[in-house]
Amino acid sequence: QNAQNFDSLTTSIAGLEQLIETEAYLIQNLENYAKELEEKLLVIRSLITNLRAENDKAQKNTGYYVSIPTNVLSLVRRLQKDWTYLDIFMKESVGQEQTKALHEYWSNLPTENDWGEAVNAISRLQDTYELKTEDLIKGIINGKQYDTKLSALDCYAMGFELFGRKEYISAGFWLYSAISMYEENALLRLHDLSREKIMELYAETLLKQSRYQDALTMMNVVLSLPSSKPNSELQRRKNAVELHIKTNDPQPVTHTKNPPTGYQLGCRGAFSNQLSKLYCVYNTTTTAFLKLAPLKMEILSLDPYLVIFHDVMSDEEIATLQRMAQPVLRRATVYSEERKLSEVVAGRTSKFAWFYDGTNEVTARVNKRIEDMTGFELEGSEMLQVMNYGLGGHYATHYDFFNVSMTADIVAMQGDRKATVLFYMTDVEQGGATVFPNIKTAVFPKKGTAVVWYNLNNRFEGDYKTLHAGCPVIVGSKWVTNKWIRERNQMFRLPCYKG
Ligand SMILES: O=C(O)CCC(=O)C(=O)O
Ligand SMILES: [Fe+2]
Repeated sequence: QNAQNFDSLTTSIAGLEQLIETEAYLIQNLENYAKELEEKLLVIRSLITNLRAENDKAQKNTGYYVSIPTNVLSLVRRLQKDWTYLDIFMKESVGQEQTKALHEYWSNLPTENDWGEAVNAISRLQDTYELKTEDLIKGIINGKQYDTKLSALDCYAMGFELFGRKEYISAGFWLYSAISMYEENALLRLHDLSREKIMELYAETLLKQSRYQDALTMMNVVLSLPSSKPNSELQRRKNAVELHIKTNDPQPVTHTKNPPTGYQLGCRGAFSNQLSKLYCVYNTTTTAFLKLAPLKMEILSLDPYLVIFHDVMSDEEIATLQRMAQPVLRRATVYSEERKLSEVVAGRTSKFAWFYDGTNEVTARVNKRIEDMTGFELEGSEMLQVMNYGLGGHYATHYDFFNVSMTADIVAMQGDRKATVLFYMTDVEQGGATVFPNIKTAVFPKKGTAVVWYNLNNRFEGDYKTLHAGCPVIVGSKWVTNKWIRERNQMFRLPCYKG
């Protein structure tokens, strides 16, 4: 399995605009196909008109018609020659050029895997923020109305996918909505998707939830619909369920919902009021430069040390970093100590690009600013990492430190990750907070702001209070830049602690 080369469309918002262009092209291509079909149809229609006019005339008085020599000549010509050409014309295929163009575009289209990730993302958003299916369908996203809605086909596709994943309760919600929204249209016909078919699948999700009586009701509805075709398979299934109910008297299973985790609460904004805002200060002391240009700093926590800096990345710097990253973004990975490599994981759905400190004037300037903010030496630290989150993009709870033996390859050279600096490059309309569940703290993205925290305690060990996550983005495109500062070169910058 080639997980490393696996790239994905939906794990960054940047780049998705391309799909809209692709779709526009495909629609134009289909329009060209329709035009060709129409042209052919017009020829056939006009032939029919002409042929029928002559034939009608003949039928009025057949005997007389065939007694006239020129009529006969024409009749023989028509039947002997015209229909041969019609045969050729009818067989001539229409739209080969367009099908070829479509196939050429196939490699740009989302894959089955992209679809799966999109479904993951929506499920993740629903779980994290308790978004009801019925609301999403109506365009109500986390309590806010948007100019968007889902179709019966969207709902069916969600339900079908979730059914395949054995997530029967969620699948049921989507399928139920698909049924109630069902209205025949060309697209459903293309998919050969009838209302009965959706109802049957819905009945199956009910069975999987041991809701036998409800399933039975649904099956009866399907069987009694006037449009229903005889369905012996469903009848057989129904009989089996009736027998099961009669012999086992099954009781409905109640599902208790898990209470929200601290992380989920943080993502939903439950921590924001209790932000332990210790104090706000103008930092003029970390480096000499700050005497001239103090930094606006907000201290959120002392243990672990966690602070916010306001206005530490300019719009122009942000635009430059985005411009640099956009063409080289690739699916973000996470380092695995076990396998000694960085790998794509489901818990981190974003794309990133790394830049050397000296890439250009902007990266140099940002690094200089990080030094002013933190007082740390950046020589020997990791490169700047520019990141864009995707559909429902998140970074599940994790620690930034490696906390492995000092001899491990990853820390042997430069030490563990002493501190993390995370710049927010965009405002995010909804979602996307950075949450520290163990200290009940959440930071919501604000363009130009940075959050800094220490991952290691004074004994240079990983501090488990720094557990954190990037919450799923609900609405918006979340861009961040981070810097992981390694500990080795800080020996002259940090005080020495005993013990
Ligand atoms: O994007 C976020 O809010 C968190 C990012 C993060 O934890 C990381 O990059 O290590
Ligand atoms: Fe992190």
